[in-house]
Amino acid sequence: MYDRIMYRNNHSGAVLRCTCVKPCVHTDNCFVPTSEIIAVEETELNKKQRSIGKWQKMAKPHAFTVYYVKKARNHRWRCRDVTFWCADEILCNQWIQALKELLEMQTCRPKQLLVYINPYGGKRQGKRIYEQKVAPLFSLASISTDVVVTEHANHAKDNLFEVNINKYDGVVCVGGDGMFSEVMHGLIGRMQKDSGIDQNNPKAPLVQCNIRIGIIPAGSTDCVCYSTVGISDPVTSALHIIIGDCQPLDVSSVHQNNTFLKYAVSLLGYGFYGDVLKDSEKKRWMGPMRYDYSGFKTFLSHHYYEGTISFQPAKHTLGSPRDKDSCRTGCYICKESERQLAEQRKKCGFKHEEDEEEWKVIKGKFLAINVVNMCCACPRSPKGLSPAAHLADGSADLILVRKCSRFDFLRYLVRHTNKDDQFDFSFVDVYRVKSFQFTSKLSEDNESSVTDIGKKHFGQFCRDHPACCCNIANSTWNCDGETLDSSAIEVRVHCQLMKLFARGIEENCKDEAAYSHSSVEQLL
Ligand SMILES: Nc1ncnc2c1ncn2[C@@H]1O[C@H](COP(=O)(O)OP(=O)(O)OP(=O)(O)O)[C@@H](O)[C@H]1O
Ligand SMILES: CCCCCCCCCCCCC/C=C/[C@@H](O)[C@H](CO)NC(C)=O
Ligand SMILES: [Ca+2]
Repeated sequence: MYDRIMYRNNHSGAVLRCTCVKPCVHTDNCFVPTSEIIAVEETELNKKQRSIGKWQKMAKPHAFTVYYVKKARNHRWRCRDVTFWCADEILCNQWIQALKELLEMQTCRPKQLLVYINPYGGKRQGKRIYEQKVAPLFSLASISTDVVVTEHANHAKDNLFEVNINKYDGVVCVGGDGMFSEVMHGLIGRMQKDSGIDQNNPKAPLVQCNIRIGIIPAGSTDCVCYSTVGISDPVTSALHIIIGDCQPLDVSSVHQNNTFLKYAVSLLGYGFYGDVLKDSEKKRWMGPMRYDYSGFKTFLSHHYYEGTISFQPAKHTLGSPRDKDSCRTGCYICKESERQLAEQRKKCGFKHEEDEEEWKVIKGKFLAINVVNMCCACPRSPKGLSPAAHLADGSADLILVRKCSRFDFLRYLVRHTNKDDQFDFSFVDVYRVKSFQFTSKLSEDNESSVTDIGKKHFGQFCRDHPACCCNIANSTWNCDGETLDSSAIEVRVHCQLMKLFARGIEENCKDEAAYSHSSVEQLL
């Protein structure tokens, strides 16, 4: 170590630099931004360590170990360590002290977390994943935790209304999209309750939730984690939490007749994805495979649904769903929406601004109606259902898949999994929207002629087309992986209503990985 370790400030913050003449633990030359140091610890040297190499010559060598984030391929992060040796105890302690002070200055890092583990999500590995992969990292980073292993559905949500929430710097959920949704409902609901906001009012300006949520993926799809981190990997997510990343997120509220139903951050899907979810819920015992089984079954059934869609286009946002560029870390489109949001708050505070913007109306027969607040990427669909959707631009992409042949629908589905344009079909339309309403034909008919006795039994079969695939029953909404049985809903996107311990998907991950494998230098 001696003179070979130094830190300096550059444009990307303070940097720890080790330039050992002989290779230190991993590299010849490495730079670690302090924002990516996980912990610094004094190292107890054992006899064996003392008797190797040049340290033999030292009467009593001293050492400290720096644990840092190592970025690998495909957005995967790992914790690595490097040990610095020194003959001078005072110098060694000064280094430890200086580095610890630098870490203290990282005020965005959480110190106290509330953790909810769903032991039944995905392959039922939540508890093991947390205990073996995540808890040791939290403890290394000196993060204190209160851990709740849930005993039933809604345990986490209900608990969040009771706990002393101000005690925590963040809430972590270990599970899948459903578990995340539960924690999000708890936090947003608690925030509105504490601020006296009535969630049942669809026009109420909701209060932003500043307590960040961290997602440790242990579910079946893990779409929210994948779309905000770029990978579904518990260690990577734990490291994003430790270093205190922050990613704002749009949230849609779903209402029916002035009654609050749900919030959604990823997919709100009617028709195909609703039917897949409804069927898959009966097959939970199959684990993540249930989606493949139910997906195939639903594909074969080829049901379409009639209804009326109305929406307000999102004119405020700079992007379009057909853009070639995707939302990435530091996205300028999301930043612009953040700026507009701040300006609007300055102008009208938290009061609701009357929105006179036009509504567009579309009636038709649809195989799928998908409203996505984010790209909805997941391991099954690496680009997601709307690759150019933004995490925090205050809009959602409305994707309408009209009635088409089975073969065409299969072509559309296959494009979820490859690089081809999913919207380049005559039967698929996509709009960027800020609010949206849907009423199924069946509920329109029921409402317009509730007294028509003949129609009361209309739900039994389709008289006009006995052999067709038109489903005269309603579909179900798939709301972030939770079923929602409502045939008439209104949806509003709330720009950046909540925050995650994430940073969005990083650009040029491959280049970075290639660079980090360079023998000349490692950027960590
Ligand atoms: N202890 C529990 N027992 C039963 N259900 C629970 C428990 N804890 C949470 N849940 C519920 O389990 C549901 C599904 O959990 P989770 O999202 O973690 O897994 P998944 O459905 O397999 O994954 P994904 O949502 O990614 O497809 C959630 O809606 C949550 O409310
Ligand atoms: C024959 C080819 C079929 C390809 C099918 C691709 C399937 C891609 C699945 C993408 C789903 C992404 C949306 C995420 C939704 C989640 O909210 C939800 C709960 O985890 N998951 C599902 C599957 O509904
Ligand atoms: Ca969005």
